[in-house]
Amino acid sequence: MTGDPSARPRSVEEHAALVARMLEPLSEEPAEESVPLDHALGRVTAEEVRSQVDLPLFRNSQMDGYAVRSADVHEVPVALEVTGDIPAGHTTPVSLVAGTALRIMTGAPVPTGADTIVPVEDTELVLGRDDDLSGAIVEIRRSRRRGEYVRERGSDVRRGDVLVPARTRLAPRHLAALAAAGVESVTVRARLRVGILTSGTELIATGTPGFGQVYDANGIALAALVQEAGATVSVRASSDDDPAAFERILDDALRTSDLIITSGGISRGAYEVVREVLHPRGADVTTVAMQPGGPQATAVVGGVPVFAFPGNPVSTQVSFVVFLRDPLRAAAGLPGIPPREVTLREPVRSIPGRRQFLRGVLDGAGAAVSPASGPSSHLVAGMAKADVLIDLPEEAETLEAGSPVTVWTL
Ligand SMILES: Nc1nc2c(c(=O)[nH]1)N[C@H]1C(S)=C(S)[C@@H](COP(=O)(O)OP(=O)(O)OC[C@H]3O[C@@H](n4cnc5c(N)ncnc54)[C@H](O)[C@@H]3O)O[C@H]1N2
Ligand code: MOO
Repeated sequence: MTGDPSARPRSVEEHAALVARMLEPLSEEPAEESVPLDHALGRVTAEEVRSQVDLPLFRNSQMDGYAVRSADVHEVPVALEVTGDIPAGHTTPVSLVAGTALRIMTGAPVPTGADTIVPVEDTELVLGRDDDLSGAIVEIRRSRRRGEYVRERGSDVRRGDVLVPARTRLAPRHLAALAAAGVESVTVRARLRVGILTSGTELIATGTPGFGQVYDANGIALAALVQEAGATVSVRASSDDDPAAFERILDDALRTSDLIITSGGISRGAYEVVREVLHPRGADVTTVAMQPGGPQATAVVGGVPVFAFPGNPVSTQVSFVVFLRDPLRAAAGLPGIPPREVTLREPVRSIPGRRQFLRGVLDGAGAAVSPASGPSSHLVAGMAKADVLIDLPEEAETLEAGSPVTVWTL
């Protein structure tokens, strides 16, 4: 074992730099893959996508109404002969004869010769019926300028223009634009495959807990955090405190993962299964001067980086946010989420010599923060109330209301 837990605690910055260094090789030359749009939500574009078409694809009507020449409706009211009907989906180009009108529906191609649309509300059929336009006459009651309610071809995006930039996390709105342009698949960054292993004989996944048992909260938390950071979960497994059992799930995860995160079993008691298994495999077990998240270990096993987080649910989540979130986002092609400064609404006490990450709720404007719960690392429901982590410096003992503080967005 490198690293001596009784030595001077490592600073948060030192440990963060070590974690980032371990992940650097995974960010170099990121792999790419092509995925159909149906599977592209949340993926990050590897390259910019240029539109192969103009959008709108053709000049079309923005309203249900009548396609006319603006010059013919300059003086209103005016009666015009209705010479035909253009529903959406009409595929044959139509021309408008000067001095007449064509009924048109929203999205239908505007006939050549027409330069404006009069919405149906501003018209009345004075001869003929809606369901029989033969010989119909429409009275136009409101004049419209040239171009009104005409959606020009290419007015949204032109062929060859960028539809979605590189390094964009694809959201529903991007998928809509890609689909509208006829794009069927998109080249995205391959995701890092993260194995998630939780440990503890007390853990149960489902069912009624017996005395001394707890539900596994960290497996789902880490899986969700990993996916939010742009990676994918290769395997999620749990073991009791039997080293052979943990070794089995670890070896399994090593086969399918680019990196592994474990929770629990690394502090100083007996039955510290993660420590027991990783120790002979060269783990660096250390204490970081922070709360929650003090006990930490890292290892590289068979070339795969392993990050061992403490088991308390808040400690696990805080460790991820502080050490792994930004490096994983960088590997995914996503920007980091930098901490920012807000004002403390009420006084807080901190632990001198350790950087403390209190859970905080922001006020409506997001400019001020109050503690959301106590400082202990088992307060998983308190963590659920929080918007941010309040980052209290190592040297702080008390901070007065009104002090500037750094917060990390959750
Ligand atoms: N003598 C000492 N005891 C402890 C120290 C210390 O320095 N000296 N450090 C404390 C701190 S700080 C932390 S944090 C924990 C970390 O311990 P482990 O990483 O070994 O975690 P466990 O003992 O396995 O579990 C701690 C706690 O969390 C619960 N837990 C674990 N995994 C899960 C899970 N997946 N879902 C929900 N809850 C989980 C577990 O039941 C324990 O209550 O050690 C302190 N002790
Ligand atoms: O450092 Mo432990 O992570 O407080 O609770």
